[in-house]
Amino acid sequence: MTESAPSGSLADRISKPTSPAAAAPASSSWADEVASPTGGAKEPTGSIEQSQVDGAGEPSGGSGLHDTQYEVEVKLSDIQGDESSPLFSVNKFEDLGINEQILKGLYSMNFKKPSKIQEKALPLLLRDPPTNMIAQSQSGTGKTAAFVITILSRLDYSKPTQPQALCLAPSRELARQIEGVMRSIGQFVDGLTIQPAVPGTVERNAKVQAMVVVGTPGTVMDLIKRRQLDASQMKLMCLDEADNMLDQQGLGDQCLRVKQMMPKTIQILLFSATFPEGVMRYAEQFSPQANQIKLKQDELTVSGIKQMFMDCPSDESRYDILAGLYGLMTIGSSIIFVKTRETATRIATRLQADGHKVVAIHGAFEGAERDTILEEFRAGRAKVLITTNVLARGIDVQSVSMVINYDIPMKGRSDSEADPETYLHRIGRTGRFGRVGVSISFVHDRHTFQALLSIAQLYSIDLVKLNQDDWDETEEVVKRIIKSSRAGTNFKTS
Ligand SMILES: Nc1ncnc2c1ncn2[C@@H]1O[C@H](COP(=O)(O)OP(=O)(O)OP(=O)(O)O)[C@@H](O)[C@H]1O
Repeated sequence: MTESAPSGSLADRISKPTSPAAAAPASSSWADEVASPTGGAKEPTGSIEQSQVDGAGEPSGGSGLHDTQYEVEVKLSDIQGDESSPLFSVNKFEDLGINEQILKGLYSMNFKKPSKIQEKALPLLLRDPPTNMIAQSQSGTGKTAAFVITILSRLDYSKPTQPQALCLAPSRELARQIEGVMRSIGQFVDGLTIQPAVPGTVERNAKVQAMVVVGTPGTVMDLIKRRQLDASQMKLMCLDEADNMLDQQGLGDQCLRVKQMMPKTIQILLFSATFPEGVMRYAEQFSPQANQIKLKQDELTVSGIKQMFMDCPSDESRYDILAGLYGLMTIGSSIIFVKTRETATRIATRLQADGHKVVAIHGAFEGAERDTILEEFRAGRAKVLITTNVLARGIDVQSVSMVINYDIPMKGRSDSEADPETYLHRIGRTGRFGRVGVSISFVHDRHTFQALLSIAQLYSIDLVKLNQDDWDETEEVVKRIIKSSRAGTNFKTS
């Protein structure tokens, strides 16, 4: 990207708030400078915190299962009736060949109709002989239920202690969430046994004696190696967030080793909202002759998420702007993403000292502590969560109405380029299954601004510019969107 964007390109894609009152005033800002041909060429301040970056490894210790969530109800009949929506389907769950007991579970969760990915994938997934699948669908569109229904449909219920299906996820929180979804969808399935396999859940020397194992790759690999988990009769292996699982150095290697310990005939399912090209090639080797459901690059974002960016005058100003947004963040629930554990702790401590109620989760916390904090957040007792990439993927908390990228997601330790996949997954923590949400990405120098522009360009996103010089109007715009997202919703606490 050049410093001066040609007209008709990205600079144009970035739109001002729709309300005339909310239009950002002309000010000397990074966005203005980069977008304007006469813009200055200041060096970015480049505050790169290199240590303790989360999102790659496996957390350790503890256990816990979420069971409550403060929910937002939406009129799904309206949303699922829109043909262009990823939630639209022509079929009913009954038409997809799903067993009665599973259907009962789906209906008790208030799933009335399948989403597009469920409707498209399930007939292929349930067909005999079993065929591999690589499936892509936007964040929050119901991929979990698609593979959970498949797993529940393929089990031999006369062997309750024999591991038959394995589901792997990149974080303990996501693995435990999937386990929870499986227990809910499978609540009427007689004899179903599920065991989590994340650090702290399986005692040393104890055997895993359940039909379905849901875990993180390192723990599962260790359990198989130590012969605590018998993989000899596994029929199905599913990787959620598959691009992340196959791409990352550590996890990719672990997933491959786990696969090599499975029977050759195993059905392999790979699910994610993103499959960058390089990873897709590897995915095709990992899951050979797979049926594929793919999205085009410009179909990846969910229209319900209003994406904005805040033009911060300096690195240091970001904190004050964040603190200023606090009132908006507590209208629903919010997640603030930062790059490092240190930043998460520092901001949390500062916000708390300033009288704000926030919680933080990152890889330095013990597993059990992480479970407890996430549970506080799910239940709505804590409204603002500060975290790293460790929770960027998969976490489903329907009440999240705002996501803040305090740090723009960047690739690698050198922060040299934007990480568009992580951006999509992070903002996808809001706008779940037809709900509306807001994302605000903070830019504070040329480097971060250009990184965000490259993401906007890649996914054809119309980013709305917010300006801290016009604070009242900014608040007005964001509030209006969050409020309108709540207009058709009904918050309830369970
Ligand atoms: N058919 C359905 N009807 C109503 N709600 C559904 C249906 N399928 C899934 N949901 C709900 O939609 C939400 C998002 O589903 P899920 O977590 O599976 O999304 P996902 O596609 O895996 O997203 P991500 O890519 O972020 O992991 C969940 O709260 C789930 O309960």
